Amino acid sequence: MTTTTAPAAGLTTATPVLEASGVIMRFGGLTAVNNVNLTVGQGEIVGLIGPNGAGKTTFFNCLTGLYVPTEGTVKYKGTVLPPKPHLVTQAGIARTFQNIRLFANMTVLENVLVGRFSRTKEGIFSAILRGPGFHRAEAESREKAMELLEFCGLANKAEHLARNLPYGEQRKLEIARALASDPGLLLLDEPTAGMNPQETVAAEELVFAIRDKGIAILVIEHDMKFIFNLCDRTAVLVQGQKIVEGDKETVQNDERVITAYLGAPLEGTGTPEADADTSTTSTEADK
Ligand SMILES: Nc1ncnc2c1ncn2[C@@H]1O[C@H](COP(=O)(O)OP(=O)(O)OP(=O)(O)O)[C@@H](O)[C@H]1O
Repeated sequence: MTTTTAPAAGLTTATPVLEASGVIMRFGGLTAVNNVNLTVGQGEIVGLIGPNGAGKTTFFNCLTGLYVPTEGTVKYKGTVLPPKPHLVTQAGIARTFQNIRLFANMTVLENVLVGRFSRTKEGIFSAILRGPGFHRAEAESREKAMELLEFCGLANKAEHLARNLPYGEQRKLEIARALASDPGLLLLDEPTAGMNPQETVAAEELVFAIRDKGIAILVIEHDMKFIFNLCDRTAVLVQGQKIVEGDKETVQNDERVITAYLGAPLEGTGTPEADADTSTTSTEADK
């Protein structure tokens, strides 16, 4: 993978926020991600769906520097990203995880402050000496963190321990912490897993509000209702390959998607999928 970090010339508003090109991730003999191209534009919410083991989380890990792709490049706003998680965060990409990763014994506010760390200029010496610069930066970080908790509906829980929050609020806290790094792109890995229907609707509203702040979003989710309510565009991964990408109708009506999820296309069962037009669209696999 290329690791150049020099800013790209000619950055325009049409430059995608995220541009993954030819991303391949092999684990020994297994190709978990196979030549995937994906872009996310400014102001877009893009969905990434696929059956279990399709390679969705592995692809996220390639985008965020947790894995170094075997082949391919990942650009953020026209600049190739270095494959190191902290540098990817600094560049402007934040993420949440499928399995919640909070600091369970820290307060809600402290969890968000940790997320703010990549944006504070004060270094280790300033922190040890606790000079005026440190106190100013700390006050600013706390103010920003409280704003984010307010935005995510958690301000009244700021002093609670993270581990004492109900599950749905822990997921919201992960999002607040990710937002603390001031991202231009937020990657959400199964944000509604384990949520009840009311929490899922609240999560949907939160994602729209994040997009309205000008943050682009790429979201993995198994809940199709959530994905199709939310996303401008959805890509489908099957066995590491992107088989189709498009709007709700394009994806829902694609025979290969139905086959991938159900094992075989159904006809006349009364399900929306079964009764849908099964015209095909161009795919990565076709290219
Ligand atoms: N570190 C690893 N080493 C070896 N194989 C891996 C590794 N990470 C993932 N895999 C394999 O890569 C494939 C894709 O896994 P991945 O977790 O990305 O799928 P997924 O689409 O996110 O699945 P799910 O929806 O169940 O979370 C699986 O076969 C998995 O076992």
